[in-house]
Amino acid sequence: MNRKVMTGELERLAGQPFPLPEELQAGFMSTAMQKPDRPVKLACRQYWKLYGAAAQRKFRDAGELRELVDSGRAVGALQDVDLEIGEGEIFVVMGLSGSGKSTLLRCLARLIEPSFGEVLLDGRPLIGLPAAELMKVRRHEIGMVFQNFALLPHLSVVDNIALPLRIRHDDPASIRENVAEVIQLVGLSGMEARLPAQLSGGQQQRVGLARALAVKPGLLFLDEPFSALDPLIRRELQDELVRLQARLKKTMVFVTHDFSEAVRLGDRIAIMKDGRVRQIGAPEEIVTAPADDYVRNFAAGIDLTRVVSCARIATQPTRSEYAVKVPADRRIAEAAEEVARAGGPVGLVDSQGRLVGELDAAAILRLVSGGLYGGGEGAGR
Ligand SMILES: Nc1ncnc2c1ncn2[C@@H]1O[C@H](COP(=O)(O)OP(=O)(O)OP(=O)(O)O)[C@@H](O)[C@H]1O
Repeated sequence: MNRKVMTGELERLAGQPFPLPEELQAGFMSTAMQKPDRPVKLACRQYWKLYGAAAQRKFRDAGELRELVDSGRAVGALQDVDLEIGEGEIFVVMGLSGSGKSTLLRCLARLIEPSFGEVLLDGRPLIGLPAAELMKVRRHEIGMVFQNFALLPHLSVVDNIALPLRIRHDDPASIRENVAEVIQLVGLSGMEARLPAQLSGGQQQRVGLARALAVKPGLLFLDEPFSALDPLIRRELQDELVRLQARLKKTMVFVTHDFSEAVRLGDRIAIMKDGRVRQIGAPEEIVTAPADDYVRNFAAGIDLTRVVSCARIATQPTRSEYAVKVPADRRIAEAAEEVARAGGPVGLVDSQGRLVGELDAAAILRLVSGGLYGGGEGAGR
């Protein structure tokens, strides 16, 4: 969708023309495949993974793979995926079971061979890299966190975390220092000598996270890391990850089938179905401008006020001065009380303090009651 269409949608929502300033519009730029707003850390192009006997060969072009999938002779676990993941972003891959999330993560991490296509880490192609080189990349530049924690049961917390560092022959002093640092970072101090069986699920996953971070990777792959945990602990670890990320600014590829988790964590989210990426966008973009009904269905069940910004449901200013002003990019949930207390419309201001719109309690109520897709048929689908 281009900017013109997007502005059209705002008009429909607000009931009147509302030309947002450039920098605010940029946040809403809706393309089905939004690009990162920063340098690219990891990218894949024309990425395919087929399963089945007929797929066990080299392919010359993508047409051959398409033909195998279309004729039902192979399962298209990944089909023609193009992605660019930005430096320091949490990039969430989300979709229902069987949509290809794990296959994508495993192909990107080079744990399994894709059938076709290329993957670039810091601009360097990883396909065709000699095995020893690839091993080096995996040991020094990539960290992995798995759903089942993948801890060795007979090793203590310290030894589990130190394992990848020992495998790559780091010197003992730096291992000690490194392990102590990550143990403190993930809040496991005092538990150094425990075995995995003496830890709760949440604590075990903290060990998994610490082990991945100890490698000091530029890139972290997390495959449903919190899915085995109960909801409260899961929430706690989500918050922990956000806290860690604010400090560490790693590039993370995070797989989940839980849309609310995707929205909470993702700088951008890729929504997958049948091995294909249906949409890539920031959480606000995904919920306010879903590319299709499959994506829209995910957005239907979440609390929009925590995702949608004030600017998104604003109308044009009707006066030049407002007693109460609110940053236009603030989430509705964070601004709602102030708007309610104002007793009338509040002014929305951009980062320069310029007036860019108006918001009142009625607009918030409309969002909460009718969702973004209007009332009546199809609402909240
Ligand atoms: N080793 C395999 N052999 C054959 N087919 C496979 C294999 N691994 C995955 N598939 C198929 O590839 C498709 C994508 O699977 P994948 O595990 O990537 O999905 P997913 O989105 O991660 O699912 P889940 O959330 O259930 O883990 C599915 O149709 C699956 O059945």
